[in-house]
Amino acid sequence: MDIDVLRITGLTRRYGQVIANDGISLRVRAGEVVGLLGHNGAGKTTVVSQVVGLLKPGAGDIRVGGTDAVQAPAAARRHVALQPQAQTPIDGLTPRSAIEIAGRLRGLSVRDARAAAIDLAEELDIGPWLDRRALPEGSGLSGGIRRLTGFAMAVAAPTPLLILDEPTNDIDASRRRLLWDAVRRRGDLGSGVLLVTHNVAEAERIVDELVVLDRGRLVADGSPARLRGTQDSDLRLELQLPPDGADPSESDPHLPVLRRVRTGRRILLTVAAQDAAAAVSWATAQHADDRVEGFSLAPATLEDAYLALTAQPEPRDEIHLDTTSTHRETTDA
Ligand SMILES: Nc1ncnc2c1ncn2[C@@H]1O[C@H](COP(=O)(O)OP(=O)(O)OP(=O)(O)O)[C@@H](O)[C@H]1O
Repeated sequence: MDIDVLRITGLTRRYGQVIANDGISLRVRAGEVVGLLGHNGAGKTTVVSQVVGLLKPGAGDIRVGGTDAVQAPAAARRHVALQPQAQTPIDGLTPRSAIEIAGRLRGLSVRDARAAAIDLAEELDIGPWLDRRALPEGSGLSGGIRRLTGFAMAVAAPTPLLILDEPTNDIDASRRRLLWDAVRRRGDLGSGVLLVTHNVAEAERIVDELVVLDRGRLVADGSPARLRGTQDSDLRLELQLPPDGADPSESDPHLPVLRRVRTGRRILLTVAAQDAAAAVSWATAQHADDRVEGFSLAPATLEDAYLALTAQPEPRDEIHLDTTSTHRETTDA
């Protein structure tokens, strides 16, 4: 399918002196899951708020299923379901009643809304809590069950565009896996999904496209494979430095590094598969000389590329980026 359910062009929004969105363009097609990534404050929620008509853009165009969402936000909203970043308020309700109400508000019959609540409880493994009441101040239901209920409310009835803002917050690892599968399934069933997340490693499994924002600007977009910017066989050599340790790979010409990212005492080096043995013996020597506290070698991931793309020397001066290639040009991510 190649139908745009969301098309954003040149979106710009300021808060006083802060440019929260600076000329952002992106599209979500029917059947596609698009991940929107970026550090805290990158501008993700500002994009979402404008798509659903909670904020007016300073400049730019937003079309939801062909409807101009800036001129006609109420009409555009009929095509969208949103799970907001904040917990959906369900105090006084059970997950079952909250999901049924959401389904009814989206036009389902009583019978279909009831069936949707049962199906979603099974899909997300929240059956044991389905009839437990959410009470004020977070009691009655855990944060994770509330978050899953919020997701179930958003998807109770299918919509052309589904927007999920950090849907996995508070959720334990096993249910997070169920949730990622449920998100992917919504795409496979024909919705376009815009997925805001910090969880690059887990999102990589289910997204078709990624858009990376950094300080209000779009810094990269494309498929996970394209953004990874490395070959499938490339490896990540991760070094753990001692406190105040210098990165020993920076000054060593014998280690062929394709990409280097530093986050605090952690150094992520991308190396080619044919250099695996050399990388391990180099790291073993560094360990023996106490220049590194530990190291590991594993397949390169999208997270390495994402950290490189969004490295922020100021004010997060603990992150340093060096993409110098010593023996092979890397694709620009
Ligand atoms: N209501 C507001 N008033 C002033 N500045 C704001 C407001 N909302 C957001 N900002 C600023 O706009 C920028 C983008 O914020 P936004 O919430 O869109 O980022 P985000 O990528 O969603 O961050 P997070 O991952 O932390 O939710 C930040 O610098 C933020 O401080």
